[in-house]
Amino acid sequence: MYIKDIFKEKKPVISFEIFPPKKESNIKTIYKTIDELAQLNPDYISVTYGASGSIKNNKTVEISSFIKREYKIEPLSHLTCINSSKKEIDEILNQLIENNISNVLALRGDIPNDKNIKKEFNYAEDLIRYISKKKKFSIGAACYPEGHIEARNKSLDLYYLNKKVNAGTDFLITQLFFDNKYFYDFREKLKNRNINIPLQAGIMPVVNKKQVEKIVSMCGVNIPEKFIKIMNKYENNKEALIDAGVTYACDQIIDLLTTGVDGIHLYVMNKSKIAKEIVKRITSILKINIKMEE
Ligand SMILES: NC(=O)C1=CN([C@@H]2O[C@H](COP(=O)(O)OP(=O)(O)OC[C@H]3O[C@@H](n4cnc5c(N)ncnc54)[C@H](O)[C@@H]3O)[C@@H](O)[C@H]2O)C=CC1
Ligand SMILES: Nc1nc(=O)c2c([nH]1)NC[C@@H]1CN(c3ccc(C(=O)N[C@@H](CCC(=O)O)C(=O)O)cc3)CN21
Repeated sequence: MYIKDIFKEKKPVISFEIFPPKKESNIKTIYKTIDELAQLNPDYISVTYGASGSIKNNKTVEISSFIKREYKIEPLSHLTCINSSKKEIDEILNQLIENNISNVLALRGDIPNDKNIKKEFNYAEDLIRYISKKKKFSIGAACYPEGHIEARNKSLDLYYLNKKVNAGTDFLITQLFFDNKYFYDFREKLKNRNINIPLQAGIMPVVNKKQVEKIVSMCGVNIPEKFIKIMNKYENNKEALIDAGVTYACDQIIDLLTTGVDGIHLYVMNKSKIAKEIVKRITSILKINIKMEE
């Protein structure tokens, strides 16, 4: 099923993001993770592409195919283009078609450390236009409530987002954010530009201090003072940090649901226990939202 059609059927759409393990030996653990996530009945599960931009040993198609075959849950396969040739992209798209996978998150991808890029696709927009022509996929794209880390300013970023949407994007997933005010401002701006495709809010439950540093360097998003204080106070207490991270994410989600968000995409990054804890805490709230749409 196309994810764009899931958005027509229900609100909020709930999804999880996972990544293929870096080591071949860890492949079994991802199957266990998927089994645990499947019990939570997500509308789809997204699978990131390669380890830090590498297309070698890529397990995205294999894992996506497993999710569809074994659990009948829609996979959303990420695909990045900055480091790929048209030939390589065609190869992956063909593999996706052969495996009955019809949803792709089309990304430019992080610039690899060695800056050894192929220049056949420079931006996500190029990839989206290319995939769209094939008429086989529902296409998702990333967007940035706080502006993309490389963008000169927010309005230029929005201008490029508009182009990306016009190139054939069916739905948007936001970069993670820790302050809902950025999301609400952004949603208003999209409305003013007549961008009306579904907008799913990306939420990441942060449960350790190292992750915070990683996220700031990778995404450049703002971490509220309140959250930094919690991390500092409980940095040596694993359980307390999990409690705090889950509570913080739930608080954000409840607020988003209250304002009628199209969906919540949880960047759980293979931490199925955390996903379970979040769903457990807000089960009744998620149900109310589904019923209202019936
Ligand atoms: N779930 C995931 O895996 C996610 C990954 N990302 C990462 O975010 C990064 C960016 O990916 P995308 O959003 O797909 O890239 P993009 O190509 O849409 O945008 C990248 C940058 O280029 C600018 N830009 C876009 N189109 C342009 C054009 N035609 N001419 C000039 N500048 C243009 C944008 O303003 C932005 O600063 C990647 O590092 C990606 O891997 C972001 C969100 C989610
Ligand atoms: N610029 C950018 N690149 C991305 O790949 C990306 C985003 N933004 N935003 C949305 C998601 C979030 N992503 C994330 C977020 C956190 C970790 C992380 O904490 N990684 C840890 C632990 C990994 C593990 O458990 O093995 C690390 O140390 O790499 C990884 C990917 C990937 N996505």
